[in-house]
Amino acid sequence: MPRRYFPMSTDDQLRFPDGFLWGAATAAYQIEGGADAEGKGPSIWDTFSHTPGKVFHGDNGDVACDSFHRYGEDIALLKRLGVGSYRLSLSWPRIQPTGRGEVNAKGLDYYNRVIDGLVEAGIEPSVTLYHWDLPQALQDAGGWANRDIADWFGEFAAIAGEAFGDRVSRWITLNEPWVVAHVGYRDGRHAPGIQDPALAVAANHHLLLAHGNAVSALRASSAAPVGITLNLTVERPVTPEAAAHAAVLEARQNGVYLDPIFHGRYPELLDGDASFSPAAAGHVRDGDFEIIGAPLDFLGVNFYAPHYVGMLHADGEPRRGETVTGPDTVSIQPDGLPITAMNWLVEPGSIRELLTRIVAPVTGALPVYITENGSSWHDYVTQDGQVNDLERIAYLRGHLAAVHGAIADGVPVKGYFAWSLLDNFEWAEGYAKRFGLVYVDFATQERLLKRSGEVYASIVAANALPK
Ligand SMILES: CO[C@H](O)c1c[n+]2c([nH]1)[C@H](O)[C@@H](O)[C@H](O)[C@H]2CO
Repeated sequence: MPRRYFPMSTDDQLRFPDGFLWGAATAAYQIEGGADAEGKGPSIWDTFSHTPGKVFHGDNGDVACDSFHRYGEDIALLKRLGVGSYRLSLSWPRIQPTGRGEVNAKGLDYYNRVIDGLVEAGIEPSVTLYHWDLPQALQDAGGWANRDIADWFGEFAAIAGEAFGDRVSRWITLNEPWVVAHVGYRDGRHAPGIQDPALAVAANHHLLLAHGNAVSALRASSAAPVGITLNLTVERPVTPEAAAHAAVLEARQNGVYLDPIFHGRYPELLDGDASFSPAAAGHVRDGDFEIIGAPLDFLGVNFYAPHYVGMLHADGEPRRGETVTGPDTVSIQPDGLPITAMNWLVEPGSIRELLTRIVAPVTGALPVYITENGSSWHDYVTQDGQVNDLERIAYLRGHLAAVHGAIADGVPVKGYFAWSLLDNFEWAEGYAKRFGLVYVDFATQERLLKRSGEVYASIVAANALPK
């Protein structure tokens, strides 16, 4: 990887390249509320969150951060952070209540208000077409396990491109298709709550077809750059014996998206494995890889934490800090590494490893954006009205320093979106897990900039990280 030179750092700070894009991210179902407002149809997360036992504490997104009404407050907070871009997502059922055909004009009106507000504030709208809230009517027709969804999603992308393409600065077709397929259809922890590996593998492929159709539809209706956001994993084997298992785990999460998009095939390591490879499961038809491999303008990467993988002891009993993950493997929480409120490891160097070892060899000179990175902690408001989230500040600083290192290694990282602007609905965890730079009191909907938000704003303003 050629070393890139630019005055990377002075004595007291790590400076990011001129024009580096600083942002913050959210997603429709996690912040909007207005679950049935103004013609919006139900999504699978409306259904799932109202199904007893699926979401912690019985929480749901009926109101969330009430951004359907309070988006102006959110834009004001983005201005206070000084970010250049806001990554938001569109609620498909707010725009097409049944996911096909009829368009809800009031749904378009809402996103026009948000996008116009951002443009007026000098903040670039980075728009994710799909961030998990599938119209329930489409799930009733098989959802992502039905190959027809690739056409339904292409139709939705064309509607969005026509409606907003003149003001959107960049498009992301899908957020984390791996989670959609494997958490929604394989282990069932997310909507639609299905536990069927065969449907998960089918969904894996149909999401990619849908992505390819959306790229074409956006190219026809908008001049803005187009990419996809993948949640890529860094698997660290703790013994040589575990290395082969780590490679398979990376193929099952990274390869099943990177390889089709950039190499026109599924991972050879998964050949013959019909429970993870759509090729082995017979889903690939002539012409599919031409659709899937539509050239992109950037790759979005979401990353939070590495995984350590080891071998299960001969007695079959996991040791302290080990969780059984397969017939002979365990995931390990190494001693000495901090863990967040989500029980995720804090190991900043892993994002540099992700970018240099996993991303750059595939994407080469293609621009890369960190479209999500952040951490959850047990935040609280002090008596003097502060949220002194020092752990989040440490996480942020550590990971930005590692991203800076990856750029110095030659990886063309062009921007960073903090997850998240707001505390919000954290899927199956409900409102129990807070990721925001802004604290949300869900009882009053008051927003309060956390200390981490103030620190992020100073980093953005300086385009540099104090050492
Ligand atoms: C395991 O991390 C995943 O990449 C991931 C983490 N996160 C995500 N994906 C989603 O894109 C967000 O909607 C979540 O709110 C956020 C925090 O959980």
